[in-house]
Amino acid sequence: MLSQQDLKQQAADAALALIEPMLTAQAVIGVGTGSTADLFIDGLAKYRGKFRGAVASSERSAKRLAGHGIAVLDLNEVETMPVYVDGADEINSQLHMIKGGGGALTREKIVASVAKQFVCIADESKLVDSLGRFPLPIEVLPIAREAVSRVARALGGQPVLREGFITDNGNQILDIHGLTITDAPELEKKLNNVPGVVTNGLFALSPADTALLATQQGVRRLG
Ligand SMILES: O=C[C@H](O)[C@H](O)[C@H](O)COP(=O)(O)O
Repeated sequence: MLSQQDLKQQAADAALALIEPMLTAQAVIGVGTGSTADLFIDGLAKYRGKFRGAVASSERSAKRLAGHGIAVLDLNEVETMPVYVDGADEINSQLHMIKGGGGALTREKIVASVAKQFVCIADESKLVDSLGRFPLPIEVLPIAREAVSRVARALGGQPVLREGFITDNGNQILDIHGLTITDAPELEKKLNNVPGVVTNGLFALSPADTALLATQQGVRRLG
């Protein structure tokens, strides 16, 4: 029986095999955040020198990449990336995701938007029939915390401030519990329109292109 850690490793390895042909001297790889992305970063280290560098979606991942001697580029220096690789907190069969459990959702959405494709790596426990059991993270400007909380309540959710946590962008996170998400793209759009919301953790308007989900029977590919 493989442990969850083994499964995460398998998903990370599968992503490395998938992106290996994309590693050219000019290629910049978009790199996500979290325990699964960490394993991907560690594996990427063996290709150091075979590609230009990486754009990180968090200070944490930037540090880990630099620790392996991989060049970390500012997104403003990069026009395009063949791929962005990241984990997820939940993913459904349409490859809509909830992300932001680690609080990195804003930079993740930005870096992913510049990449040609999003490859999601996760163990199979992240695959769900319907999104929302994992509380939906929303990054908010501190001044808007209560205003956004009221909107979340009106949508049927229970907002909980992530105590003692400040994002890389200097903002706060509300975790919205108890949402029934029937139309993820619509909810993502609605939340994007609430003043004071920096980013919500739904990745449904631009879902993953491919999911590599590690199971006890091997890696399952969706998309
Ligand atoms: O902000 C964090 C990210 O969205 C992560 O991708 C997500 O939380 C999954 O992390 P992990 O691979 O540690 O489960």
